[in-house]
This record gives sequence, structure tokens and C-alpha cells, in this order.
Amino acid sequence: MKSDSVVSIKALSCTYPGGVEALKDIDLEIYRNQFVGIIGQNGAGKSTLLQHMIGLLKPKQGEVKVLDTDTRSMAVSQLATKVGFVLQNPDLQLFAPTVREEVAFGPSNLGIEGRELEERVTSSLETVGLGNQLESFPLTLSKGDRAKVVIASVLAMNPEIIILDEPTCGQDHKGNTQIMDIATSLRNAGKTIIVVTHNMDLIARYAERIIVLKKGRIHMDGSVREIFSRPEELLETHIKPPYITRLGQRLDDCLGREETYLNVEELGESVVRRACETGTLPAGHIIPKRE
Ligand SMILES: Nc1ncnc2c1ncn2[C@@H]1O[C@H](COP(=O)(O)OP(=O)(O)OP(=O)(O)O)[C@@H](O)[C@H]1O
Repeated sequence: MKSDSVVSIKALSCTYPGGVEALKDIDLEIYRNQFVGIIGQNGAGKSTLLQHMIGLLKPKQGEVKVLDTDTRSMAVSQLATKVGFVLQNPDLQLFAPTVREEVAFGPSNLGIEGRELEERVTSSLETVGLGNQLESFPLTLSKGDRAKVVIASVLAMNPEIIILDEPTCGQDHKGNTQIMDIATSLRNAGKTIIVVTHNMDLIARYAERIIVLKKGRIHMDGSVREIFSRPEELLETHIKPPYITRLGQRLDDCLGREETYLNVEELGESVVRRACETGTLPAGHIIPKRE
């Protein structure tokens, strides 16, 4: 295991009772401080893979190591101090009468109490922007804020790796952006982030690496730009790159260059650059940065 690998998976296969082969011979390293997106169509094996990372499933064939330790030698509660998991539906993780108790539950179970417990609760809630909601009843908060409470509960365990399963499912645009911005700030603070999603626009904007699963195998693995620059291969899993990337690919001839654009700003810059080259705009024209 390389020293900066935080999740190391070797020859992992998983067959469910009944015979469904959900994972087949997976070899995968996830490195410290990466922001990784895992994508794939329904049934590709994403949840099964995540469940192996958090120890809910233990390998019967192959090996999963988290921070150098074999998951078979750790209880799920021990692993939760290393890998935090945020479910797609935050309501399935909320049960306490106040936000404070919700966030305190995990660390108190580890025996943390007193000032340290209070500090963990307040700093986790401040990180997600809910420092003023300590006494609220979690289920009365908006869906976006309920997801943030769950993220704070995970943060209070101080895990090095944070896994978000479809974090933007059912969220509006503002909720999506806030959750992904929180994930980015956690990554900037040194955490490793793993996100499973069907939302290609968000993955293009926030992740640095994409792992594509197809029928239980790793179909593609590379930087976001590299994966979205191979649309035919991606389409074999019935996934299309984000609309803006596809638009850019169709405009190659007009723009005089073959590039993979991940967001509107990149495509806009290329359009302006081309307009300057062809004299439509004065040389050196600058497009304003998005606020
Ligand atoms: N508990 C189970 N028992 C039997 N088969 C299962 C079980 N859980 C998942 N499967 C099957 O294993 C395969 C992989 O499922 P998995 O949930 O890991 O895929 P996924 O990529 O997460 O799908 P989705 O995007 O729909 O959540 C599917 O064929 C699924 O039906």
C-alpha cells in the first residue's frame, strides 16, 4: 500500500445470495486528499463498493484496507472514526430530538465527553453553517439543512475519509451547491472526499478524479477531464458527459481547437479567445469572472 493511499482494494469480488455478481475483481487505490466521484448506471455496483469501504460488507473474495487496516479486523463503529458516511436520504440518519444531541451521539459513543464533546459539536456545526441551530429539532429543518446536520454528525467523529452517497438527490440548486462547497472546503482542510452521484454537472465542477463502474467492474478511472474527453467509451455505460462538455465537443470546428470543457466559464473563455483570434473581438478582450 502506498503511503498516501487511504483506501486500498485488491481483487475484490462480491456475489450476493441469489447469485448476483455485484463486484468483479476490483483493484482500486484512493489517495489522501483526493476528491473522487464514483459513477455508473443503476446496478453497476456503486453502493456495494461503498458498503465495503465502510465495513458494512466484509470481503469474502479479495481485500479492502482503510488507512492501512484490513476492514475485516475492524468493527463498523471503529471504522466510523476513519470513514464517515452520509446516506442519500438524510432522514434515515436523523433520530435525536435536537441538532446538538444528533451531532454529539457518535463522539459520545466513543467515550468523548465534556469540553471536547462540546467543541466537536460546535465546530462541526459551524463548518456546515448551522452553528445557530443547536437546539432545533432536526426533522423540522429544510432538506438541505438536514443533510448538513448529517454531515456535521459525521465530522464530529473526525474521520479522514468522507463518503457522500448521492448527496444532491432531492436538493435544489442552492442545496446542491452548498453541500458540494462544504465537501470542497473539507477536502481543502485535508479530508479525502468520495462522492457517488448521477449528476455529471456537479462532478465536473467539483471532483478531480472519476471512477466509472460498469456491471461490477471498473470501466474507466482517470481525471475528470480525461474521462469526459472519451464520450464514446463513457456512453457504453449509458452515461453522457455534462451538457456543456458535449456542446464544446460539437463546437470544436468553430473554436479551432479540441478541448474538453468542464463548465460554462471554460467554454466561454474559449469562445472569447477564438473571437479575438478571428478579429470579432479586440485582442486581449477579457470576459468578466462569474460572481
Ligand atoms: N442485498 C442484495 N441482495 C441481492 N442483490 C443485491 C443486493 N444489493 C444489491 N444487489 C444487486 O447487486 C447489483 C449491484 O447493486 P448496487 O446497489 O451496488 O448498484 P448501484 O450502482 O449502487 O445501483 P443504484 O445506482 O441503483 O443505487 C445489482 O444488480 C443489485 O440488484
